[in-house]
Amino acid sequence: MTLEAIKYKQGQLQILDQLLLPGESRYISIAGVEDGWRSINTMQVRGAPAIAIVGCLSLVVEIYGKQYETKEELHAELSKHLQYLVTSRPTAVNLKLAADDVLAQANSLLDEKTTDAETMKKSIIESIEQMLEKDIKDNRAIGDNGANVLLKGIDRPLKLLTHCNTGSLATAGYGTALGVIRSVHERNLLEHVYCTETRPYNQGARLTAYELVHDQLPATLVTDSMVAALLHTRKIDAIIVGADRVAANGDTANKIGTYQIAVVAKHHQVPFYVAAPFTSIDFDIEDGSRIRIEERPEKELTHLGGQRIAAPGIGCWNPAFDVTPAELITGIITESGVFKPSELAKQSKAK
Ligand SMILES: CSC[C@@H](O)[C@@H](O)C(=O)COP(=O)(O)O
Repeated sequence: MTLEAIKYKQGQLQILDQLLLPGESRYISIAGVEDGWRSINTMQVRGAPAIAIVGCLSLVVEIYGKQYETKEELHAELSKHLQYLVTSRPTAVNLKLAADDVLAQANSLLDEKTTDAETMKKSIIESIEQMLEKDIKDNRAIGDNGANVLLKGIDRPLKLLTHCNTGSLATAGYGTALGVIRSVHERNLLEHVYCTETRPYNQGARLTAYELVHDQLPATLVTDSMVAALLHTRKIDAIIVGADRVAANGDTANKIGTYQIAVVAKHHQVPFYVAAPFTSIDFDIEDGSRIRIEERPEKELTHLGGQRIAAPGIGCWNPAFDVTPAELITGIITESGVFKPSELAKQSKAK
């Protein structure tokens, strides 16, 4: 059985409620953009590529059964819904870039004399539906490219470390950083993978651990505070994480804690890779200082499973992401190849 976070067929969308995992596997229906926005904002679905896909598919659900008299009417509705959807979570760039693409397509269809409203609607729906397949294809390519670079010149199984959840639950399937780990395992060259708990939201303990157990990969869970000790004592070959937004210079926003892992990796001379599709790269921003970091409710820190664990009265700071400077990143593994951060900007022109 493959793990499927997003189920879509002909205008019907269901997502696996990730707030309930690993205790319960329950799918919920997304009836339109309101549901799409809420499921992203409350993190029933999370992970940069999955957020983009669910956001856009919720737009498909919204317009699927409706009839539009004019292309202008459809265009106005698309534009209103897209503007709303991109406010659901600010840091990951994938939904914003996907919304820009949908709007660009709508703009050009609006200008085409021969296209009517129904044909315009069908074209938009078809393009969005293709996102699911494309994401899986990109993840497979990232997996292959990543396995090739990690295994270059090494003829023994690898010990790897990852952070947060970047697998089937965070994407349309297979995963980015976890896709690389899956790909190494498929080549029978994974000795062991360590995943961090990923406080405070525990995507590692709840979701990555769930995927690793599901796929029967040799794996061990560690707390975030164990990373330095792990690198010091267990000879980790490489660290691979995902990305929510990569700036043109390679600075990378990813789950909080990524930056400190990169610092520790440098101290221990362990290669530190980011695995991300081009849909996570924001060539419009020069560096990471311009990335808006989402701050989430205090309750994610003070409570666990509805139970208060922090002393009442204490103040909290809860940024959901941090930015790892490009100089700490060995390479960025994409569907088109592996690039040094300094080589990334050139790829913008190649795309
Ligand atoms: C392929 S997922 C890449 C990133 O989105 C992932 O590493 C991450 O930081 C997810 O954060 P989340 O807050 O769970 O949406």
